[in-house]
Amino acid sequence: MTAPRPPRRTRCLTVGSSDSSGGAGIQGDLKAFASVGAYGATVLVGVTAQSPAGVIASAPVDLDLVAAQLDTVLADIGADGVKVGTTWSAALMHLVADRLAGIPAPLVVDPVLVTAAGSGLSGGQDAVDALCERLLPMAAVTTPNFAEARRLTGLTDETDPAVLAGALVRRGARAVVITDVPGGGDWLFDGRRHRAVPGPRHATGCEHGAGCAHSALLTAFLARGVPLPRAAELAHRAVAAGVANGAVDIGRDRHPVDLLTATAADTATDTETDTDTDTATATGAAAAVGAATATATETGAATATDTDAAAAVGAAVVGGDRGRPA
Ligand SMILES: Nc1ncnc2c1ncn2[C@@H]1O[C@H](COP(=O)(O)OP(=O)(O)OP(=O)(O)O)[C@@H](O)[C@H]1O
Ligand SMILES: Cc1ncc(COP(=O)(O)O)c(N)n1
Repeated sequence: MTAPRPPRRTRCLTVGSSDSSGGAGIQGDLKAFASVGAYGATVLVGVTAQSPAGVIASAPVDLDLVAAQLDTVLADIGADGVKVGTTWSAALMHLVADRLAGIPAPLVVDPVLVTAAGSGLSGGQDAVDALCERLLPMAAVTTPNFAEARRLTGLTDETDPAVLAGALVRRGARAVVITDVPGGGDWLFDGRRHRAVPGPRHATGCEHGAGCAHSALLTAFLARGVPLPRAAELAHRAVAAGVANGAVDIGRDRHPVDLLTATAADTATDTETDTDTDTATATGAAAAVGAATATATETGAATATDTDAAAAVGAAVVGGDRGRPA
């Protein structure tokens, strides 16, 4: 008699760049994947010297080496969800689009043109054009911040996220989440319906890596078959909680988001200070999902927090293979 196979964990691949400070880029993505119990693989397309205060130096990885990483990881490990972060150059966009074409996994494209500290990380207009022409039409969703949405659309003075999201869909995106819109929260347009993803802003200075964490979580949730509106809500809540409970002891003036060390005590404090039970719930959800996956049990662990978000994410974890889109 053969032993039953354990449920396979969700495999997420991030195509992005190294952040020497560890809070954003591929390092941040790996932590975000880990926070919900997903396995993370990486294709490194560039290296940066940076701290939460900004990027000091950067260089892309040779395209042949990028291609070899993609081929090797996809052939052996595979991916249930893929995230593409830092854009760098048109040549890189074309290579990544060619290699990812037709893979049966949702793709999330996070166009990192402007980091949380305001540093530029992309090539010129040809990289933006390649991104729009090649990657956005392949992506289940793209996640620019407000400034990036303006740059991608050329609507540099636009203040209405619905107008920017509509323009991005006309530029080729299938769905858009514009992050951190004026007034707080995100804006989702799935090509048919606009909706706000509301949430309070936290003034902790812990936003370094927030965008990376958000798109990585979105990737993990979509990989597990969570519908986009719910995935966008859960990703925002978890990252907002990671900003509220960020690593204030790391970095001089600006600090990294922290999705991994929020505890029940942290979330209780969060609830008291912000009366934001949703935010607290999201952190509980991430912890519950991690526990559920680590112990390979069914929803029992996830019900530890017994909340709506935990149940939704927990169910997505244990139902990972069953819930994944074809
Ligand atoms: N101060 C804050 N308080 C609460 N939530 C925040 C805060 N700052 C960002 N967020 C949330 O974090 C997520 C990432 O948003 P943000 O716009 O900061 O990403 P970014 O780092 O600028 O993006 P990108 O990776 O595309 O460059 C969003 O869900 C956003 O609403
Ligand atoms: C290598 C790398 N990739 C992406 C970001 C974006 O960071 P944020 O999520 O803070 O916008 C970054 N700062 N560094």
